Amino acid sequence: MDSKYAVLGKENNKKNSNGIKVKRIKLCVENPSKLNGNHVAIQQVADQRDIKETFVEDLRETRKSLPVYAVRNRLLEEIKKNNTMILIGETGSGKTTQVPQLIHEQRLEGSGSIAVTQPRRVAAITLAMRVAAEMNTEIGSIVGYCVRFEDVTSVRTKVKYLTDGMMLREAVADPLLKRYSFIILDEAHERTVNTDVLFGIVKLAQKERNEKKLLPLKVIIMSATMDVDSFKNYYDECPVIYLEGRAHPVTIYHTKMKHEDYQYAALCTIFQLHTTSPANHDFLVFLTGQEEIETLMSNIKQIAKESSGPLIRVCPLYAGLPAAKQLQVWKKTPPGMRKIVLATNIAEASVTIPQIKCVIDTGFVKERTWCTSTGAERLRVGPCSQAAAWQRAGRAGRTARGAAYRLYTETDFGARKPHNVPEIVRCPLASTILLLIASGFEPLTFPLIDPPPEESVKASLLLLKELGAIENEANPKLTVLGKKMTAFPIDPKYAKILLSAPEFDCLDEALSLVAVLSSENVFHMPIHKREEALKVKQKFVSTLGDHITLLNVFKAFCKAPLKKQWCKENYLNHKNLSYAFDVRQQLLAICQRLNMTVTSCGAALDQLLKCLLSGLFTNCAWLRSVVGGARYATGSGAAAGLHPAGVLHSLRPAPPALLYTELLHTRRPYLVTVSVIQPQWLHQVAPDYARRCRATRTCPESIFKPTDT
Ligand SMILES: Nc1ncnc2c1ncn2[C@@H]1O[C@H](COP(=O)(O)OP(=O)(O)OP(=O)(O)O)[C@@H](O)[C@H]1O
Repeated sequence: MDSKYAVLGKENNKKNSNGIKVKRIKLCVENPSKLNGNHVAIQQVADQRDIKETFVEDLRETRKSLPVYAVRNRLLEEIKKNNTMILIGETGSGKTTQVPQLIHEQRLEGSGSIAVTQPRRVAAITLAMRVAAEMNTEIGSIVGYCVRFEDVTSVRTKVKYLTDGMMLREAVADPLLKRYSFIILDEAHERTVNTDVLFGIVKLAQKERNEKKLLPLKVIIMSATMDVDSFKNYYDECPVIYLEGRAHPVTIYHTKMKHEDYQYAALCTIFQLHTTSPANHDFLVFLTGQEEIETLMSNIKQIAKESSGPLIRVCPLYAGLPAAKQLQVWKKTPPGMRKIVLATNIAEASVTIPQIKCVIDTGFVKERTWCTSTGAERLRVGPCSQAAAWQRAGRAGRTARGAAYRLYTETDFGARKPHNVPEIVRCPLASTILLLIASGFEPLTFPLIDPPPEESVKASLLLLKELGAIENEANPKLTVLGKKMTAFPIDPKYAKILLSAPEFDCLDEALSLVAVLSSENVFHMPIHKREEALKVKQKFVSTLGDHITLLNVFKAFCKAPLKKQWCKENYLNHKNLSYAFDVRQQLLAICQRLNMTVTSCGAALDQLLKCLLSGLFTNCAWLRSVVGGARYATGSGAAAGLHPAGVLHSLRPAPPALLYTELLHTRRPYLVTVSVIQPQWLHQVAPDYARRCRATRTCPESIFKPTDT
């Protein structure tokens, strides 16, 4: 460890005490109407008895055993002394749960409050619940959380866990973030676009608040695995505090040989460990997405029927899962039963799932990337960074010693990139740039740790202009439409769809569709009942494509009296449809606040597709060849086929023009969630973009021919 940095604390391998059970406390909200948040979410929290009921004395003992606790006085001195500092400590050492409490116990926040940002909602929610339990208070009072579509805080809240996205939205309303006296930017190593932008916003806010002699703002940047030098440099050589020691050791194992199929390797490892590990050892397996999780889940359930060892409960954990379902992972399993959590990287940082003793790391992650020259967005499955692998391993040593089984060789680990590539250099920036402009910042000169490629900023500005959100890309100003777009916590392309919908008389349908598209896959295709599931799906299928098919599903779901049963019979995912239902309510409330009239286009579904195109005009694809299956070229020049799960995959003849929601790169590039459009619509609904395509020859001339509609 570099000796030029301050080092606090000593190695601490002391076990957490099991303590004596003294007093049972409840964390449910007594009077939700006092809170300024969403009551549905509060109810979901109150339902999680396993999380909210715990033992005060146990918690006190656990706190005392954490490395942060041992050095709390010196740490507080550093916090008082420095306006900005970087805090590095091992995973599980107590940074996220303890630092805000230490600050609050000393009332260092004064009249302001303490914000702790998290890249992921599940972390923000569970951390807030844990800290509320440790402080013996109700969630939503002194300790609260705020994530997209759920605000569980009140005027009394002093310690607020929130996603970086929500913090960014707060910065639109108040760029100086005046309500906070402490902002803790946690999991800095993740380098999400939102956190990267927040680094700049808090830096500027701190400076301006100083100059204007307002309430001072203290900033703490935290992580276990970050690239310290670039942060230190960015924050004007601020002090870096290293916390030594970890709560519990984690033994790392690598495979001796390379595996071709990581899902199969995961399945074998799970059952090897299952037959040899004690029943109270739960497993956490890292996979790349919902489909993989569901496939492995059904395989585990099948094999478990014939396997020896304790009973198994399998719990999925991925971003699209409704909050209440995500929290099921924290539910205690009865004695003699093993919990196996199958998660994406949303469980990689910050979260503690108490009984997890074994982490099985496939070493892969699904990442969104963006080709700046072509504007094509892609989802790509690739190896995770070393920092991510350390974080994953760190989930095993939280409440006792643990082990991490990496399904890749040590040589493979050594060859991986040490840190995550910042999202800002590989992702679309339109959403972020829109929020920056709305907060009064100049996107081209905004101070970022790693500035994105200039062409990426310019491409995003151009997209915002073509969406009608800004005027004058060189000196961007928000339009009235752009201002309205910022009211929606969704991508500007989808906000544009909703805002255009009254013009096409289809806000009713557009709300449903945007809500379903915000959710994960609604179709459930169990491997052993695939044929039957596909047959049932036919009753919803529209030859216009996947979007209308999804709309048919959602409409039928809304009408079904016994929703769970109905979903089961129709091979649909009840969780994802319920999530879409909630999202629709929230989006509808925003539309009502903006005085938008909700009308339906009825059977005139062309209107709805045109409306979709008004936001997703960059997602057109043109038929190029039909030899060996239809091949399309996207407006950005990428070649792709139709995803086999889509309803247009086997449609003959192949439609000449399509609108797609996603370009997915797995083994081959695929267009996902696709609808048939008439080529001329593009020119009608997005004339500027169509002209640009004509100039760059990335669309057929047929789009400029007169239409019959
Ligand atoms: N929900 C929970 N249930 C049980 N124990 C918990 C819970 N949350 C936190 N803990 C305990 O508190 C410890 C510290 O957690 P905390 O999140 O503060 O660590 P951290 O240093 O921020 O870790 P990371 O870098 O992984 O985010 C954990 O190791 C665990 O012992």
